[in-house]
Amino acid sequence: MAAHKRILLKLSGEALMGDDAYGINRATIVRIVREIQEVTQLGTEVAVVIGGGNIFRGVAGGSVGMDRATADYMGMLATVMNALALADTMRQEGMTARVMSAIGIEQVVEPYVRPKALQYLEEGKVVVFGAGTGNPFFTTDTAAALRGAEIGAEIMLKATKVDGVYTADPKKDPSATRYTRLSFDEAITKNLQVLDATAFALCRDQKLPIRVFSIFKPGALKSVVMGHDEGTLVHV
Ligand SMILES: Nc1ncnc2c1ncn2[C@@H]1O[C@H](COP(=O)(O)OP(=O)(O)OP(=O)(O)O)[C@@H](O)[C@H]1O
Ligand SMILES: O=c1ccn([C@@H]2O[C@H](COP(=O)(O)O)[C@@H](O)[C@H]2O)c(=O)[nH]1
Repeated sequence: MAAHKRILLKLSGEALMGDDAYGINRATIVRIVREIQEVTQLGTEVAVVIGGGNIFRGVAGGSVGMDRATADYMGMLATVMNALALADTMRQEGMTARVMSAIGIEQVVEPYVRPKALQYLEEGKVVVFGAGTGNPFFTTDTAAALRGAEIGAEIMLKATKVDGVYTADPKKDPSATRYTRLSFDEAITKNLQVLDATAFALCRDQKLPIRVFSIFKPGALKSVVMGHDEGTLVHV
């Protein structure tokens, strides 16, 4: 029995690489899609915001002298590529998905229109939001907070490369310890960078809880949707 009627799933772009150095690993994306399918079979409505770190990050372009806004638009286009790959894999697995883009590229995907997204969700279709917020200088974590609030998701699930929120980045500090739960204020004050501060602040203001968990742990997504105490809960 699912604990949540509607969720916003933020999927790490980098997680799609699997063991590859770049891009989309076929076996990995199929595994992730099957996990999402299991959740839809519980009756939960699923919207996805996909990152782009497996292809391009604006900050990388900025660091080699590119105009940052231009680099960010490239990053947003990278997320559209991931969204298309995800929706196509869903189609191959027998699911119905719709991609909506925050930037206008109508020959490729339909634009984000909130009532249409709500209609798709009510029809049981998975909605994949591409192009982040549509604005440079933001991230797909903030897009996930924004879309999650807009569609009335009960929770934002951040499926990422680590299994929760730690006292410091566990990839840099092996002595860091994992929180089971913590408040938004604590996450912001301690500058915990598992999500950016804008995303934390928006979720706090909209009272949208976030659960951070590992996308690499098989069955973790279903466990979270069933209300089990997986990863870290960030709450008001
Ligand atoms: N306090 C912390 N607790 C947990 N992870 C942290 C913390 N501080 C930094 N991190 C890092 O944040 C990363 C997750 O965020 P990141 O924005 O890099 O990825 P993502 O949004 O999941 O993916 P992508 O940007 O590829 O779509 C983790 O891999 C982890 O190394
Ligand atoms: O609202 C947004 C969302 C994303 N970007 C750019 O895209 C890349 C990839 O997104 P990640 O969140 O890092 O996975 C990001 O680095 C930005 O360059 C954006 O500009 N606006």
